[in-house]
Amino acid sequence: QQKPQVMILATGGTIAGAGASAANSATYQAAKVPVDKLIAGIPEIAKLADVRGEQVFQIASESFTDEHLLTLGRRVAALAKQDNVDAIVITHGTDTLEETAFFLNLVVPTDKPVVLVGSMRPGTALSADGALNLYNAVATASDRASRGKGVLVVMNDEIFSGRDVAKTINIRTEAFKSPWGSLGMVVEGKTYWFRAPVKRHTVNSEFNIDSVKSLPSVGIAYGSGNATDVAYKALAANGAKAIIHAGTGNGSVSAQVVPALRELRQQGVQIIRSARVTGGGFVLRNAEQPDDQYDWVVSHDLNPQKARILAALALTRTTDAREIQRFFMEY
Ligand SMILES: NC(=O)C[C@H](N)C(=O)O
Repeated sequence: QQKPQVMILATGGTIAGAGASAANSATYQAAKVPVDKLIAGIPEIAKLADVRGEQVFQIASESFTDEHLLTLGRRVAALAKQDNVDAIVITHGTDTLEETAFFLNLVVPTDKPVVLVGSMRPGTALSADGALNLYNAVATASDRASRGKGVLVVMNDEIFSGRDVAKTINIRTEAFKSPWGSLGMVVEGKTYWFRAPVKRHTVNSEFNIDSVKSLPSVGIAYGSGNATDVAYKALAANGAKAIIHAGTGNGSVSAQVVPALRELRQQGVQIIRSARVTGGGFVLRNAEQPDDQYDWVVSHDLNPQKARILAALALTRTTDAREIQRFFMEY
């Protein structure tokens, strides 16, 4: 029986990192090791799939820009159209992995598995997690049951939806969580599924990378005690078409900030209330603030950085806040 043909697109991150000694699990340089060397270090992968590597970028993921997202999205979409590619694995830094995963989940119209993977320790460290994570990602990508579930993230033996997974701690190998749980597990090269996403994605998405030429500027400003409106005004003055309010609690907005946000909305800037809570927000429309009256949007359960991705894509289609709200409820 023919093995699945899996393309591994490498973008850098700690999974391609290298430290000075085996004791350096947290002090190292990301984005050092080329993809062919990563693959060569895991000969067991050849039993799962015929893999080919391609170095798309070699960067730490905190340096990802919208241009990187568009370039990667176009490459993934082009590969997904090829008959000789059954699935795509993307190695990625963990810092913004959740943003890239959500972006691809929205813009790549394919049923084929697309799986993102990273690591918390560089490959040079004792108990490095990258090799097993990459092996598990190829196993998940090779599984026919992974088709049609949207873009997936495999970390620490768990399979997550790229839509709602997030990095929740910056030091443990158990770093990624979704407020709604993982979709399944991957153990010894075999997947075990428990649930599937119900939100719109990939083939059912209204967004398509082929029609996204560029992304508008969307800024994020953080809510806290003693808040001021300085950051919001500065973002708008620098061309932000939408501002994600990483709000306290249920996306609440301090009384000192509300007037500026109302004013910015009147000038055409979209105001999107999200939540800075780390366990996963759940921002309700018209709770805490009268969104209908102010013509604001809520990000619902999407964290601020995921809300930035969806807001930017939404703005390529509409400037109507109600239509943007529909996107936030459906995706
Ligand atoms: N663990 C990691 O991958 C962190 C690294 N700073 C990155 O995102 O590229």
